[in-house]
Amino acid sequence: MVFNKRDLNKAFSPSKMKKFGKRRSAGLVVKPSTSGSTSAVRSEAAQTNIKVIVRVRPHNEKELQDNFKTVVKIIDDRMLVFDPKEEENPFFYRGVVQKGRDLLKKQNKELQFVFDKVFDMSTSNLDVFEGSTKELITSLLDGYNCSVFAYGATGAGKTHTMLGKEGDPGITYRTMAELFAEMELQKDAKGFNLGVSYLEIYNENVQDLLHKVGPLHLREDGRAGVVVAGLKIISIHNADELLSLLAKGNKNRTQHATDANQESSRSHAVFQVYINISSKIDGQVKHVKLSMIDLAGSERASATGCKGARFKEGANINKSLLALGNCINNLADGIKHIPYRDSKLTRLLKDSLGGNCQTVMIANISPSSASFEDTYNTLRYANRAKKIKTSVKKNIVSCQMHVTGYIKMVEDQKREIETLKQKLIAYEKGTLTATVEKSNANNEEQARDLTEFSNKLTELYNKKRIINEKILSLESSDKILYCRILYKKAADQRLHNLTTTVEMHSHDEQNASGKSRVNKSLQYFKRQREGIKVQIKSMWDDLCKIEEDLIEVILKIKSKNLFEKLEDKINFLNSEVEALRMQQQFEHAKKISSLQQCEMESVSTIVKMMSSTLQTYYNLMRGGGTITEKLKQEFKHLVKSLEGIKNIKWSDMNMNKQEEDFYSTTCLSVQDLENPSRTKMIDLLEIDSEDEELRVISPKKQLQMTFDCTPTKFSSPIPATSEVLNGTITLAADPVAVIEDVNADDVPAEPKQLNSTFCLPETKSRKRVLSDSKNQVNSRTPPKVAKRISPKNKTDVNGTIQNGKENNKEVQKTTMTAKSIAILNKLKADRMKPPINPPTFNGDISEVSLKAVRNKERRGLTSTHPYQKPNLHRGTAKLNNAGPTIVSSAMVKKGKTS
Ligand SMILES: Nc1ncnc2c1ncn2[C@@H]1O[C@H](COP(=O)(O)OP(=O)(O)OP(=O)(O)O)[C@@H](O)[C@H]1O
Repeated sequence: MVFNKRDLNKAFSPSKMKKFGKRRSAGLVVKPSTSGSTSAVRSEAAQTNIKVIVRVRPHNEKELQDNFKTVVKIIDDRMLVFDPKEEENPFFYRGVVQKGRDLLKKQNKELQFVFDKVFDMSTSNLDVFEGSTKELITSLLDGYNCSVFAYGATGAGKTHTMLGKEGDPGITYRTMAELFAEMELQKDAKGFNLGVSYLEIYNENVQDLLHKVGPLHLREDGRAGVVVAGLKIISIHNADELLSLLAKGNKNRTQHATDANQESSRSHAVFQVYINISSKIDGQVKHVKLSMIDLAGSERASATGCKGARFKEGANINKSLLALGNCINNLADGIKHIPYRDSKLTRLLKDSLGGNCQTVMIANISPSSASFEDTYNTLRYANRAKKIKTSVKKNIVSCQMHVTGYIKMVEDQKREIETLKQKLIAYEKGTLTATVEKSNANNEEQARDLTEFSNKLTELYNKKRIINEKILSLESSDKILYCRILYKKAADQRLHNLTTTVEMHSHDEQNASGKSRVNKSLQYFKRQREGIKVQIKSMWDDLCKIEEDLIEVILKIKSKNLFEKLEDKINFLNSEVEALRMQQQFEHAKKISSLQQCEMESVSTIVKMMSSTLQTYYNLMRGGGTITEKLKQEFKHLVKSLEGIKNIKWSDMNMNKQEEDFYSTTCLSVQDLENPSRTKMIDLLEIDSEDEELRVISPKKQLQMTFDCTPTKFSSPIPATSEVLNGTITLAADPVAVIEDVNADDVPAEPKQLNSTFCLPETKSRKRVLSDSKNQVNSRTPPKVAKRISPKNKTDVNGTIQNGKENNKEVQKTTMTAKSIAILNKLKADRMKPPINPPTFNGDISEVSLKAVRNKERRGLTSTHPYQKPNLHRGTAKLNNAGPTIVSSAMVKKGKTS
């Protein structure tokens, strides 16, 4: 059956298009298309129109020679006008321009066509590739089948477009080159397996162009669709291999020269690419197919000039093209029945046209008026084809299709998951173990550090405590020796005073021997003191070294952020050292007190004996009549003094310089032990062998230093405030007055100097204790009730009564008795006893304790006043009160006697 042009025109007649126009869009969701066509979407598969591209080839030589007109006018890249109107030359008749057209001339069709793309004559194959098939690569690798076929009359440029020529490859090669490039980019995520086949349909026979084996048969496969049985699929790996394959296939392709084309393709060539895509991420497998078809040209028998076999070829070509036209018409019109089986070409292109495929149709046309009819038909054909919709979906292989593959994939994934799990567990274990180990190591290291630092602290503080104890013990011995020197010198002074005015040879000798003994004792004491101070210096160096080590350890502790954990321990150890110092201080005070007691008793006995002797001498002189009036007056004055002149010293009175010196040189330097420094110790231990007893080391300051036991770094059980210092003890006697009376040789001692000076505790109702010589001689407690002296009417040293207002300017200070001090020290000692918990250093508690002691004294519950003791003698009152007392320098002011 031979199809002629009329048949083709009938197949693409516009009337048919109208007839089925309404059925097209039935059941579809239609939306506007940018190409002037429409697209519809279904849930399971997207519908898309065939993409129609028109390429106009340039005029060939023949067309140029014959000066054929151009019947195609390109408006833009999407629109062209077929057979456009020409500029009409004015038609003149007898010199007059005639209206209307030239009736002798055929009227122009001026048909406007809009396509997805229009390429003009100057377009290269590369441009066509980029505007047509390049975008198919993405869809293809996404799993969509794709088809490209070139349609057109013979010699219109189909083969040129699809295969190209040497140096200017067609879109087949370019598409494949792009495909390989894209596969290379995606090879990390996907695996590709690619094969190609190349066949031709010649005279309704399917031939394998790559493997000449004879005609092949088409088979319908429910799963794969139409397949060519026996078609050889060749695997290629790059576009260059493709070129050689195409060259080989084209050699085998049936080509004959016709009047229209010297190398006219007499068959439909179908180049197909099969790609298996397997995702390396989810294991998904896709089978896709790209078909690139170079159709044989529709031809007019007259134009080709073919006869015989060529004519038969033409007839078959037209038959298949007619079948293709019919399929396209039906597809475009939405008719359900598509006559694919009318030709092998349509059977083979079934997928590409109406199936699951993205299709591009390239309509090649000649611009020449010589191919007017062919171009017109091709344009109408293309215009119809652009209305065809295809339903595209991804060609993902189902489980049923490749169960074994999936099983293998599942097995592989299981193994991989298991491996990963093992790795994860190992990693987590390793990490956790590492973390735990690290944490344990840190804890262990910290615990080790803590233990090490704790032990070191204990060791250093033990050493510090021992050295403190030794130093304080040595210092105590030194102070006692110093006191004994003072008393020896006082005895020497007394002896000197007694013998200077008495002429008695035997006494001189005795005096001389007494002086000698005193000097020997003094020398002995001094040597002992020097030995002690050498020992103290040595100890002091050790203490400084320990203190430096302690500072270093504490800095290390702080650098390792362990100070908070060891702070309690450090406080406790410090409090232990502090307690030891206070204990030592207390012991020392007791020793000093005992020494003073002995001295007072000795002086008391001397005074008693002197009184008796004086009375005897007075009576003898009086009886013998040798007594002078002056002596009488002196004796009377002395008696009067003993009877009536009282020395009272208030506790808030200032201490004189000698008193201060005594206190400062008989008390322990505990403060120096807190912050030992070599220079300080050298200063303090500097011995003036000649007049060391006169050495004054800033008395008030020294007192503060001596009795301010407040550690610099830690709180003290008794805060070193003025209140606490007020509660400390004062030596109420003035022994230095005896020693330091440098003018005693020349000036007789004033009676008031001989009288006792008492130190009384401060109370609201101050008690004035009288120094009654009679009572003192009888060793009795003064029978008289002390006369109240208002603070407002206190007397000064001259016996004048001071105005209370003036006294108000002086800060009232509290002086405690020795008993109070003992209680206080006991309280402190008791507080320091519990070693389990570090002592709570609360100044308020100490203050409460002090107040309690004071109140007790005020209520008379304590009878600790030194002058209430029965064995105290009035005449020795000065030394009687030289017991261990702690005094605040701030509160001790210049002594005021009355
Ligand atoms: N765009 C173009 N640019 C330059 N030359 C072209 C172009 N298109 C076609 N030609 C030339 O026109 C001639 C015919 O082209 P081609 O063989 O591709 O036509 P065809 O459509 O394949 O014909 P047939 O159907 O008979 O095989 C060839 O010599 C080709 O080089």
